Amino acid sequence: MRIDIISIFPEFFGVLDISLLGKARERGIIDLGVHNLRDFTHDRHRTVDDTPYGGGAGMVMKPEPWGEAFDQVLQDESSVVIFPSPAGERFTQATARELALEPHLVFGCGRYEGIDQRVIAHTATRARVREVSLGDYVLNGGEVAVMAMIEAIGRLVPGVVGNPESLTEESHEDGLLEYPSYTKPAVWRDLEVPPVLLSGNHGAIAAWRHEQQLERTRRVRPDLLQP
Ligand SMILES: Nc1ccccc1-c1cnco1
Repeated sequence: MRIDIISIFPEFFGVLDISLLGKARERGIIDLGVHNLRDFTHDRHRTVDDTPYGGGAGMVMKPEPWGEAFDQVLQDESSVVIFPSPAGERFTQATARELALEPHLVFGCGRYEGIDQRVIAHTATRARVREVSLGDYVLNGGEVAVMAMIEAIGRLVPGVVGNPESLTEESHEDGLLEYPSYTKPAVWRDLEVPPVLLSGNHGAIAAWRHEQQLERTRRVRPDLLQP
């Protein structure tokens, strides 16, 4: 998989050189390119935004630099371009699973006031475009959202996580929240590990864990149980 990121804060993504994703890049499983949108401007001030037509507060990102950035990054029609946006479809584990199967993802990091809408429209003529929201809250830009999405997607790319088994028993993988986990010592500050987990009875343990998933989901995220 190749991932390209276009942002006015490319230094934001230095952290992708370490941890799981860093290793995946070293092993050639994921190839990452980070591009500074200002490198696609031609004025002395490297201007990327301007006042909104129709008035209103804040600034809107100009279309020209984005058009030139995508000219460079989009090689063919196989890419998916993801624009993080508070007005986007909700990013879920299902979204992450879908995108983990794609050969080329391009993330366009806009600022809150947004990117000139013609950029989204024009990009859709030469790639699949998805505007995606992490949740109903306001960020100053798309960079933090892209970091979270790349982590959620990257760990699902075959070969990135050592033990694929560990990907199956997680929150949201089966539509339920995950069961509580415990490790040694068996008693800590007078708090005991649930005895069933020490019983060695794998059937009883599996049943207890599923019941814990249902109870936790009912309590914390009843919306996940709606048909
Ligand atoms: N608020 C934002 C501003 C700019 C780019 C993305 C977002 C966003 C994404 N998910 C929630 O918010």
